[in-house]
Amino acid sequence: MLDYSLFVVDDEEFIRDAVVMNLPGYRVRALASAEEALEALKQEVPDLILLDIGLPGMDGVQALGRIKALHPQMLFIMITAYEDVNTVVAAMKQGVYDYVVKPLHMESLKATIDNALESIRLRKEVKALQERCLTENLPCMVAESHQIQGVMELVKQVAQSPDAPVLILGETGTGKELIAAAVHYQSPLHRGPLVALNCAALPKELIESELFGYEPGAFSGARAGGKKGLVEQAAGGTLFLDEVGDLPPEAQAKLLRFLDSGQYYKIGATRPGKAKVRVVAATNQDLETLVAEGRFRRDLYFRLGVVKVEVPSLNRRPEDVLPIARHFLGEMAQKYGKDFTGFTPRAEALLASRRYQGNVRELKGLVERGVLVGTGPLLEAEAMGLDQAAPPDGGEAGPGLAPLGPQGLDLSGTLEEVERGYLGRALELAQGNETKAAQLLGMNYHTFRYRKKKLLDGEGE
Ligand SMILES: Nc1ncnc2c1ncn2[C@@H]1O[C@H](COP(=O)(O)OP(=O)(O)OP(=O)(O)O)[C@@H](O)[C@H]1O
Repeated sequence: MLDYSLFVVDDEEFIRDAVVMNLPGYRVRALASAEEALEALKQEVPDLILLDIGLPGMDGVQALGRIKALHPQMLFIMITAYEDVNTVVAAMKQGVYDYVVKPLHMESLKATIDNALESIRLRKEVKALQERCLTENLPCMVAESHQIQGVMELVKQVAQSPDAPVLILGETGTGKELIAAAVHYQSPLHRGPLVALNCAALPKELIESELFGYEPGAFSGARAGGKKGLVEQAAGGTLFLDEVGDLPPEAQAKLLRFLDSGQYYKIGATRPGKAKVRVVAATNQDLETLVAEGRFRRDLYFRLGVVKVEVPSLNRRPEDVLPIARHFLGEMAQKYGKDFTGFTPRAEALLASRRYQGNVRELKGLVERGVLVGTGPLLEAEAMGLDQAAPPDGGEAGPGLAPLGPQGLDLSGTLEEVERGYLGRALELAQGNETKAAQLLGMNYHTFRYRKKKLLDGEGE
């Protein structure tokens, strides 16, 4: 339970008393002047300050500047007499949260305070979560929806049996890597290493030596001292194999042997090595299709999938969208040193009603862009590009023929735009299954992934 403290700074005693009496749920400190408030701030920093503008001595606007200089994140609600409205405008420009006009109407003051405290609550929640992640070494997995809570519950249970492999299935960007980290950190092996390999990112010929290592002189070009493989590096911990569907056949056979016996052969070795490693694998491909097509060993599929964790797409758990967006807002604001307290209501409505082909990764990209481009304290839809980018509704596949006038045309940019539309549409039709999406477009899976990474995920060449 989060608790809040606030200062009310007003020279009129009955206003101070009214605020104290009407806000029983909060710790309220009543102060009669700006000077007293500055003194009190040396002992205690509240969440919110209600600050009268017409104070004797140092006035409210001067005090606002002084306090902001010391505590830039502080939220203020200014209290003003009606005729002070011009001064209020000046104060609003200094970034105060809101203002109320005397005589005070307690109901509307309470509503204003509640709104301000809501943004503080979110800030505190994110901070508490981030601190927990740091101290407990937990991956920051925001899990509001019952679907992800169910996934995390399963993860907690299976993490306890470090001999059981875990297979994580889900569309790209749903958080499979985070879940793999959660399996590791909640397991008895959490003090051991967590070693990851993206099987799609390495040329097939290199995967075996990367995973199992090689002996000195195993092949021409081998390092003189040989090489330790990832299996050996992960001993006593967890090996995470991302995009496991891309594992070439020889590596599949060796992995199966390792899972069955705990033994492996380095390339060029005559005697086996031994390592105790928990294997967690993930894929966004349909492994059953790969098995049916003879591209993935059935026995390995069964062995890896002793425990299957299915991560639903973000579109299937809309309750997660805003909590995850707020989590990223806190993270990005800290990363870029910017002061954001939340989203505008319109930005929240647009975020919540949008569909996410790229799942959480796409949402993260939107918020990051917003934080970079926008100015605080509330992040607007425009800064995230939500106005120009019409939400993908699954209908249009891209622009029609762009006009070619005497000024010419950026043909490659236009073609990329069309391709981007088709890639997105195919992914949507295939419900995020990249193997199926590639088939729909008559593309080879690897070409599809390469083009998707470049055009949809913006990951460059
Ligand atoms: N529930 C969540 N809470 C917070 N961050 C999340 C959550 N889910 C995903 N993310 C973040 O979204 C990004 C994409 O997640 P991740 O890399 O785990 O996806 P993935 O399913 O492994 O994707 P791919 O299949 O493309 O490898 C990461 O930055 C991750 O930290």
